Amino acid sequence: MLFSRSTPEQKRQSLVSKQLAAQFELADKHVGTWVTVSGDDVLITLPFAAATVHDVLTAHIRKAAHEENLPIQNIVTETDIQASPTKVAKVTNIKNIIAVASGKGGVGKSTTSVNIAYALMAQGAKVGLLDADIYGPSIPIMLGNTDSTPASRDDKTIIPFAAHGLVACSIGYFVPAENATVWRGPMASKALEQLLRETDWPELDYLIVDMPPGTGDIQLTLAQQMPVSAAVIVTTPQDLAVADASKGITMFNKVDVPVLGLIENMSLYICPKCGHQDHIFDKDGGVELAKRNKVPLLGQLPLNVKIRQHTDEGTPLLVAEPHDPLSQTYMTCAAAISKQLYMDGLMDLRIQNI
Ligand SMILES: Nc1ncnc2c1ncn2[C@@H]1O[C@H](COP(=O)(O)OP(=O)(O)OP(=O)(O)O)[C@@H](O)[C@H]1O
Repeated sequence: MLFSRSTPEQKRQSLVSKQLAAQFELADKHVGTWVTVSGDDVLITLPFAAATVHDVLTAHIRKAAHEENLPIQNIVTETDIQASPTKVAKVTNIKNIIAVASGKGGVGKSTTSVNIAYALMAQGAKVGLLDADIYGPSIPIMLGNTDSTPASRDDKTIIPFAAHGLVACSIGYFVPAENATVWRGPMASKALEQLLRETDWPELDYLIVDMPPGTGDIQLTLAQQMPVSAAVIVTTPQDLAVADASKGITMFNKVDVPVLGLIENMSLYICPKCGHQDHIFDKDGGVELAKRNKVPLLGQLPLNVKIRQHTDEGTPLLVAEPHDPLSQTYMTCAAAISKQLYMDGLMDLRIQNI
């Protein structure tokens, strides 16, 4: 019988893998490939955006290494997000398109798209934002970019505008709002297809697409024609919104776009003066919908004046007050989206290998 003894490098590999598995609630075998040990230095390459836990992770690894008397010098954590496969041809430079949709209008889809885009950036991803809401393109206002006009270097491609470090483009620059309301599916999707493919996007891990509200033919055509990796549904807890959000899930299922999960917006109002809590738009509607459809609840955001104020001023909450607890809620939500997209990819691989 052969006795093999682990080398110190193998021990470090195993120790770091264990900490990663515990941190991200995954099996050791899934995280092993993320770790590269060279002498007593460790490089961790995470396949999803989770910058907020890098320091915690490093501290856990150092503590475990100390307990096992296994010296580790440098611990470097990087983010390397992979492109998930799509049926439709990818857009140059864009690894993953995430559609943010809602059945009902006015539930906070654009506000959520904007804040999630910044939160994903803060979590270490390269992010862009496309305002595809032909009925009410509000992204330029929310990003404080109403005065900018689209420019081109070569008369063929559009230079996206940059807002607080985020690159973005909006259908609002090309479609007068009064015309959009009479557009049919093919017209809207043709304009958006053009905008998507003819914008000179830099290299992006995620392009967040703020979809038009509803589940009609425009939304269906968009979901089918864009190389969407996955969708996130925003709803308020109210019955009406939940019923429409449910239609949104059905729509994405119909066109084989995975639904990463639900975000419940305006879940709760907390009075800043007395702390009294009120469920203005009802309670737990999104939680129940997520359970019924067996999709994750990615986050719950309260109804809070700061969220409205900052987007109205063109400096979204994540930009204006990145350390506010509300911003942290968006950060947790963004990390859940990034991890869920990676997990969906793992599931796909497993299914293909059966
Ligand atoms: N969590 C929140 N707390 C306070 N105000 C919010 C919150 N989320 C969104 N709002 C506000 O609600 C209004 C509607 O939000 P938003 O425009 O994002 O909704 P929408 O679903 O994109 O609308 P539409 O259907 O017109 O596209 C805005 O004034 C926004 O500032």
